Amino acid sequence: MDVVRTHHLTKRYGRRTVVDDLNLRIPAGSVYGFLGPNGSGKSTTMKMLLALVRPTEGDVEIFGRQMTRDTRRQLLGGIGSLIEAPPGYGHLTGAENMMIVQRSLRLERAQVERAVATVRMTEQMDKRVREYSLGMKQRLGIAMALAREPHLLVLDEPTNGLDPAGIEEIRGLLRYLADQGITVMISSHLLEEIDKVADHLGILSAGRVIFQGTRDQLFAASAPDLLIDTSQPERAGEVLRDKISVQLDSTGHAEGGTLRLPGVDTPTTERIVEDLVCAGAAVHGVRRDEQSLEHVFMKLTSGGQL
Ligand SMILES: Nc1ncnc2c1ncn2[C@@H]1O[C@H](COP(=O)(O)OP(=O)(O)OP(=O)(O)O)[C@@H](O)[C@H]1O
Repeated sequence: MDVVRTHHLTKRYGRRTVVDDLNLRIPAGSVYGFLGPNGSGKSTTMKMLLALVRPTEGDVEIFGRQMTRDTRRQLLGGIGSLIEAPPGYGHLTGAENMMIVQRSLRLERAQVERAVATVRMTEQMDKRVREYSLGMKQRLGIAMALAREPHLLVLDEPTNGLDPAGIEEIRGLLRYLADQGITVMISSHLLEEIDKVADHLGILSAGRVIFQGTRDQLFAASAPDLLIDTSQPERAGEVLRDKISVQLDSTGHAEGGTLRLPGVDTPTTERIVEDLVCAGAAVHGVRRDEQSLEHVFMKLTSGGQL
């Protein structure tokens, strides 16, 4: 079952379309990494899921029910969120901030205490929030989102500005929450920050989803560069130049060189090798380049296609 589904979700500001025809699918129990460069429309999408921004077109379905004026209150009751800057009044202590959350949502004290313990902030509750580090502020914000014991947690760039240790701490927390059965949607403009924790990915570029699926599917869909080792790289380059974009890899051998060919599928690989051999350019190696997910992401969001 999907916890979140959107249907043709679109937001326009004036003539500008900032979210364009989005069909998101967030499976129950997943950690869904919502990725895209700055300005690609992640926050706007999340705000539409939380009914903070009204869609221009399309609709949002949460827990299998359409978000309408009548269902909104109930559906939002099952969602915890952290959007933009960490919340909380700086001049109040962590405990006082949590008390405000407890009262405004009419929660039990035990619920608030559990949320604070989950983010490992119990010892910091007597400090004023303005004395917290950024990581502590983020954790307090997550505790606020968790206090209502949501089924879905929506976190907009919770790792923004954190040092590597702080990022790892948030990752560990998300893994723990996912193990408890909470579905987590987390946005970031840096793949490496959420790659290790997200099992599903949605990649946004200029308001459109350019990939949605599992991490493995992302790799499978994006063919790694083909590397061809040949003892006559110039000759091989000439043979292929008209047919395909070729570059001579910097890792050329003394006795020859390596050609790098992007976006080549298996049948084309077979044809290329045949062409080279027929043209007298000996081939002594054909391989695929190992690529990192970061590389795939950069390729996709800089206009590359799947
Ligand atoms: N209220 C608004 N009025 C007009 N334009 C807006 C408004 N809110 C957002 N935008 C524009 O919509 C685009 C998408 O913004 P959004 O904040 O959703 O992107 P984002 O992917 O979350 O980026 P970032 O990581 O920088 O927050 C941006 O170009 C932004 O300037």
